[in-house]
Amino acid sequence: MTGDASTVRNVVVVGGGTAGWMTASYLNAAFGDRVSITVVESAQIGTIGVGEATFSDIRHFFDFLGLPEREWMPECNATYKLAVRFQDWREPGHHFYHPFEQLRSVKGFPLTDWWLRYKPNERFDIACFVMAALIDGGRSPRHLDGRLIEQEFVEADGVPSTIAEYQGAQFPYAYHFEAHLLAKYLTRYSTLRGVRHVTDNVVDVGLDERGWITHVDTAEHGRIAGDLFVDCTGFRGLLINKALAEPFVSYQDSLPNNSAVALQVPMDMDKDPLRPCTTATAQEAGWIWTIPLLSRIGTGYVYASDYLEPDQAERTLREFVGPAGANATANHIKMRIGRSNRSWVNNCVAIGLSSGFVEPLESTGIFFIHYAIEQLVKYYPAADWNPSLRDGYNDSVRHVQDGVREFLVLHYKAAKRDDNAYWRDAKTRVMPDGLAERLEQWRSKVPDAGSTYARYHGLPPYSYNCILLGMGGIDVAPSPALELLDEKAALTEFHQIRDKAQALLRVLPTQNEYFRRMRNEA
Ligand SMILES: Cc1cc2nc3c(=O)[nH]c(=O)nc-3n(C[C@H](O)[C@H](O)[C@H](O)COP(=O)(O)OP(=O)(O)OC[C@H]3O[C@@H](n4cnc5c(N)ncnc54)[C@H](O)[C@@H]3O)c2cc1C
Ligand SMILES: N[C@H](Cc1c[nH]c2cc(Cl)ccc12)C(=O)O
Repeated sequence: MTGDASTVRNVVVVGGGTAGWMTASYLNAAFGDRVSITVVESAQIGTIGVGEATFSDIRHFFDFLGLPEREWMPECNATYKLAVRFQDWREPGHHFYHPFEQLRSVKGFPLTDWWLRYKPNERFDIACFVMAALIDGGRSPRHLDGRLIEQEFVEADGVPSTIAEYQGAQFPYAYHFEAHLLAKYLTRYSTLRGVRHVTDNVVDVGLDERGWITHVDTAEHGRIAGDLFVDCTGFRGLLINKALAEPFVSYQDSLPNNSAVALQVPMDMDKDPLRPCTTATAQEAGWIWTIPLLSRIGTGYVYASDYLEPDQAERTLREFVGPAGANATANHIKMRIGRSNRSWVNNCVAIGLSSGFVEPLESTGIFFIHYAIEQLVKYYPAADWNPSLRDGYNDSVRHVQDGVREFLVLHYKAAKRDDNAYWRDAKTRVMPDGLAERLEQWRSKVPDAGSTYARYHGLPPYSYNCILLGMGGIDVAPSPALELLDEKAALTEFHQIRDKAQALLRVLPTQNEYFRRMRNEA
């Protein structure tokens, strides 16, 4: 160890799920041996065991750790995710994509606005994005030689960045991976670099007279003292909510889904096509996720227990999956929806499910973790524990969670489906502050930076455009100005998108072909 005693040197991470190991590995990569890190994880209390789809921003995490795709992807059975496919949210048989592709604009108006005016294709996503056709065609975003799809994006080789710093073009894909394999991989990564790993149960949390954590007591390894304690204990919130009694702010008034049942379904990548997207299929009381991995399909029914019993949810999921899942064991999960009022209290920072969780729609859990870790480094305290750093951290983390909540509520409000009480109630349920007003604005002007949740929350305005136009339950009118503008450039843009998609379909391999090559080269 080097340096003086004016900074916080001794970090104890409690919990060894995705959050615990992402935190330990990132802090280690950031601070090296200037900060000593211990991870305490229980062998008895399992991890949540789901969490397989990501934001594209996650590449900054792997870059920061110096991990290229060819190293970590095969270890985690990872595949590419080019979009979320929303199936049956408007009506049975309908689908649309929310892709990783920047929305073009023409004469200062987003292409979605022009689509509303001219409807050059029945589906806005096919007309406005190259990706839609590529996903329908099962394509990889990379050529067999590893070159990235011909997008505006230029890969910056070996320059680690952070989510917040990155100002470049939209990266064209995210990943699906087995979360428990990633946690294992990061355990090896971290321990090889000096992170101490204690497998034990934390049975008590020691507080001083001010309510600051002095140590945790373990069942078999005694007392572990630290300066900063990171609570990665999942929905339990062992440090933040239990020991420090920080209140939990529920989002259930606007997001009723609070349960899930998951199955791991075997698949054979030599036979079954790997769809390069996460699919969210609307159901009677929620939706089912389908996530193709190299090893299996991850699937689960996310539902509201006020509307559906767990055994019925499991039956529906099994019917949906068919015979391939007959031998799979169901994992029933209760979800705590909302956030800890403050994620940083005294010398404890909650990261992961202990900090907050909306629901799995749009795969924001791992993004929350990644963002929180980057913020922790940015606001890392000195020995004086300046409260401004804590407050800055809490403010940015809270807004990411509240902003994402608003984005998810939009999905249910905007879904045309209203065939039962669950979907009808979604239209009348209380909305987070400000959303009702924004929805009104969006009826006459598609969402832009000035009319979406004002603080950084990870989602760009084009994502709101996709959900609003794709879900089909809210009428949106084109900007009146488009009547007065020459439409030629917009129509040319639509043609170019179609031509580019056709050209790419001719040369890009399928995901199966791409990963077979990666597997054979490993
Ligand atoms: C149904 C569902 C689907 C999801 N899908 C996605 C997705 O597709 N994409 C996405 O980004 N996110 C998803 N998430 C969220 C994602 O799973 C989590 O954000 C992620 O796994 C992080 O979990 P965690 O590490 O905070 O908690 P956990 O995985 O629950 O880990 C908690 C850890 O704390 C330890 N622990 C608890 N108590 C003690 C104790 N007393 N002593 C010692 N150790 C203790 C446990 O042993 C464990 O290691 C999903 C979540 C759910 C519920
Ligand atoms: N930070 C962004 C968020 C984002 C942009 N486009 C999409 C599409 C989907 Cl399906 C999820 C998130 C986002 C990023 O991850 O690139």
